[in-house]
Amino acid sequence: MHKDVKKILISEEEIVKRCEELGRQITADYEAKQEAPLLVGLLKGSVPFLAELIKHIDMDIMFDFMDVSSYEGTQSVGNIRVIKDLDSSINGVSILLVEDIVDTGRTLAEVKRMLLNKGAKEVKIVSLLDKPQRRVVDISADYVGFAVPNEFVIGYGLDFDQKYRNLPYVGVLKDELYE
Ligand SMILES: O=P(O)(O)OC[C@H]1O[C@H](OP(=O)(O)OP(=O)(O)O)[C@H](O)[C@@H]1O
Ligand code: HPA
Ligand SMILES: [Mg+2]
Repeated sequence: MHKDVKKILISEEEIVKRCEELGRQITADYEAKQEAPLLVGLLKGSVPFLAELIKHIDMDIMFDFMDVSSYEGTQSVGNIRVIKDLDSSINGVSILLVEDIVDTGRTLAEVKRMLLNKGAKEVKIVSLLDKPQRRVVDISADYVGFAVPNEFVIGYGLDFDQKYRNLPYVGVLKDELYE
């Protein structure tokens, strides 16, 4: 275990097993709708989860990435700025947004609204983690890997100060490093 980690919450084995289950469920749901989703990963946190999840979706999907950042300072909280947009038009496209965590819900609520404004036919959400105690915006993921307690988690894409994204598990950062 990394020296800065207080405890491991979810092991790599558990994550892979859950990705298999989510992949099966997503495949079945979209097969029933007779359409394949465009997976949209939000940089950078979603990358490890997206990479594992797509191995277990048994249909011809495509994926793309967006990078957004929250406005700070004078801008109202909840607005976001697009740093990297999608490569092609999403008019009429069914999107499955891929995230590492739903925390306050602000990021996903804004991105979902933005994609629907651009003409997406439907926007569903799959998130590796859900931290429901922190929610300030009324939004929930359609597919969730694991619920986590109200603690700062790192690993499997999740960072603190851009570090720890490459840990193969989800853990809790030691308090003295976070405060
Ligand atoms: O529900 P919220 O309170 O909006 O928080 C969740 C978002 O915050 C983190 O991203 P961050 O903006 O830190 O970018 P990153 O993915 O590059 O780490 C995380 O990856 C989610 O995208
Ligand atoms: O618990 C977290 N860890 C890392 N990044 C995050 N972004 C929102 N919540 C978290
Ligand atoms: Mg982050």
